[in-house]
Amino acid sequence: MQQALGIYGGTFNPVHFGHLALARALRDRFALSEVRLIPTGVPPHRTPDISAAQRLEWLKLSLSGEQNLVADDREVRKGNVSFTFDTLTELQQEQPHSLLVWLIGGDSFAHLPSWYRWQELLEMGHLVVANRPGFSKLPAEIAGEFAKRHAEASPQTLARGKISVLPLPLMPASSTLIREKLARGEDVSDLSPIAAILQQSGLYSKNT
Ligand SMILES: Nc1ncnc2c1ncn2[C@@H]1O[C@H](COP(=O)(O)OP(=O)(O)OP(=O)(O)O)[C@@H](O)[C@H]1O
Ligand SMILES: O=C(O)c1ccc[n+]([C@@H]2O[C@H](COP(=O)([O-])O)[C@@H](O)[C@H]2O)c1
Repeated sequence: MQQALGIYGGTFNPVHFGHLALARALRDRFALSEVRLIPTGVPPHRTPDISAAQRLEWLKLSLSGEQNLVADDREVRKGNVSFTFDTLTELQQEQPHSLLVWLIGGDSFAHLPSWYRWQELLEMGHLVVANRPGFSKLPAEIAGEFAKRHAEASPQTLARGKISVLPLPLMPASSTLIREKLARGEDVSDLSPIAAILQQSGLYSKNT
């Protein structure tokens, strides 16, 4: 079987149980020996008010004890806008014999046409999409790509240019929900592995 590397980029502001469940499912469904979780330094489409270094540190803490899920700090170190095209290009150069298996949520997938060099991105590896509200209302150009490229989610179907859906139930966890709850002073221990740290930090409370 071909060597393959799992890639999961996100803002992780902050990391939540949905992120971890997706990374584990990507690893297990495709029998990947490694999944890199890559926090954005400066994300292309938003400006988080929590530093990249802080988001990375929380992600690392959340991954301790996880098998083969590794935090990758390349975008944080860059300090400028991180395009997925550049990150995948770099990883492919580092691992020329690996197939890149990259994961995004259904909401990101629906917005893919706004991404830098998005059509080329689809040719750079095997894209895996996690169901999320938004996935059911794909714009025509994305629905067309999906129909053309769709493959079952299994180690045997992994191939450059294909798109698979990760067979998981919808997971309501989101960083937005955590930020909103923390701003209201509510408990987030059912949403994030670092709930206590988040609550103690006061970083998302209304007065900061
Ligand atoms: N619960 C989830 N189900 C499916 N995909 C998810 C889920 N949470 C995050 N993702 C996907 O993971 C990637 C990184 O997500 P991100 O770090 O931005 O978290 P988020 O919960 O979407 O944050 P926010 O609420 O601030 O938008 C994105 O492609 C997003 O679509
Ligand atoms: O490359 C792009 O143009 C691009 C545009 C939007 C988002 N992304 C990447 O998609 C991932 C999820 O982004 P976000 O904003 O939903 O956390 C993260 O790794 C971003 O760098 C990438």
